[in-house]
Amino acid sequence: MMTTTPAEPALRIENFSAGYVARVPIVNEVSHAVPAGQVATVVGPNGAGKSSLLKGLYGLTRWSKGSVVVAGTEVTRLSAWERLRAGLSLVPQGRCNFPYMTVRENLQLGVATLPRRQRESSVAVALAEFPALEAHLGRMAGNLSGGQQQLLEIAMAMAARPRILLIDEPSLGLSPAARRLVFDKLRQIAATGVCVVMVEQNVVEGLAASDLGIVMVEGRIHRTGTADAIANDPEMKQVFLGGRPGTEPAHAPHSTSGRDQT
Ligand SMILES: Nc1ncnc2c1ncn2[C@@H]1O[C@H](COP(=O)(O)OP(=O)(O)OP(=O)(O)O)[C@@H](O)[C@H]1O
Repeated sequence: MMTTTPAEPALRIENFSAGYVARVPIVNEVSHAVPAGQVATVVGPNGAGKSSLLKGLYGLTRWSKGSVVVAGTEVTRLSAWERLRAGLSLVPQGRCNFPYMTVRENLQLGVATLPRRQRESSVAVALAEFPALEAHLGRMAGNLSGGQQQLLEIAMAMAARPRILLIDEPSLGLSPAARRLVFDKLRQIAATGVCVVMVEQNVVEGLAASDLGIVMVEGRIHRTGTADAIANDPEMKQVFLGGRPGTEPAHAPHSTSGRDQT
C-alpha cells in the first residue's frame, strides 16, 4: 500500500494493461492522472477500449500489467467489491438499475456496502442531492424516463460516497434536455471534490462538460489535454472519422449515439 501525499491525485493509472483473456490486452500501457474535483472524459472510436478501461479500473477485466492508485492507495489487486470500499464507483453502460424495484429500493441497494447505521442517512443525502428523484420514490425505476433513470443510477453510485465516479456513456439514448441535466449533475458532483471519469460517444457535449480529455485509439492513450484543447484539435476529426490518426476517414461522424428519448 502506498501512502497519501498532498500532491497525490484522486486517480493515478500507471502503465496499466488489461483485457478479457490471458495475453490479449485490450487496454495497453495506459498512464494518466485525474485530480479530485475534475471531470475527465475518455473519447475515441468504437472498439478503442474505452469501456474496457473503465471496467479495468473497477477490477472487472483481467489485469496484465501496471497499477491503479486511488488517493494514494493501490487497488490493482483488489476485487471490484474492495475497490468500491476504497472509493471507486462505476455506473456501467446502458440501463443498470433494477427496473421492477422502486426508486427507494434502488437507492437502498446503492448504500448496501456502507455500515448499516449509515445507510438510511446516506439515502437521505442522496435524495437531497438528487431532488428530482424524491417525487418518484415509490415508482418502479423502469417506469421513469431515460434521464430520470440515468440520474437514479448516478445517485445509486454516489450514495456509496465514492472519491471517484466512473461512468460509461451517461448520455446514451437521452434527449438533449436530459443530456444537459445529466452533464450538469456530473459537474455538480465534481464541484464537491469527487473525481469523475466518463466515457462518452457524444464527444462535443461530453468534452464541453469536462476539464480534461483523454483520447484512446486501439487500446492506447493517443492524446490527453484540457477538454477544450481536445475538442478543438483538428486531428480529432480524423481520429473519430477514420478510427486511426493518419488514415483517411471511413465513416460519418456522430455526435450522439442511440435514439433520443426523454
Ligand atoms: N466481455 C468481453 N470479452 C471479450 N472481448 C471484449 C469484451 N468486451 C469488449 N471486448 C472487446 O474489447 C475491445 C474494446 O471494446 P470496448 O467496448 O472497450 O471499446 P469502446 O471503445 O468502449 O467501444 P464502443 O465505443 O463501441 O463502446 C473490442 O474489440 C471488444 O470486442
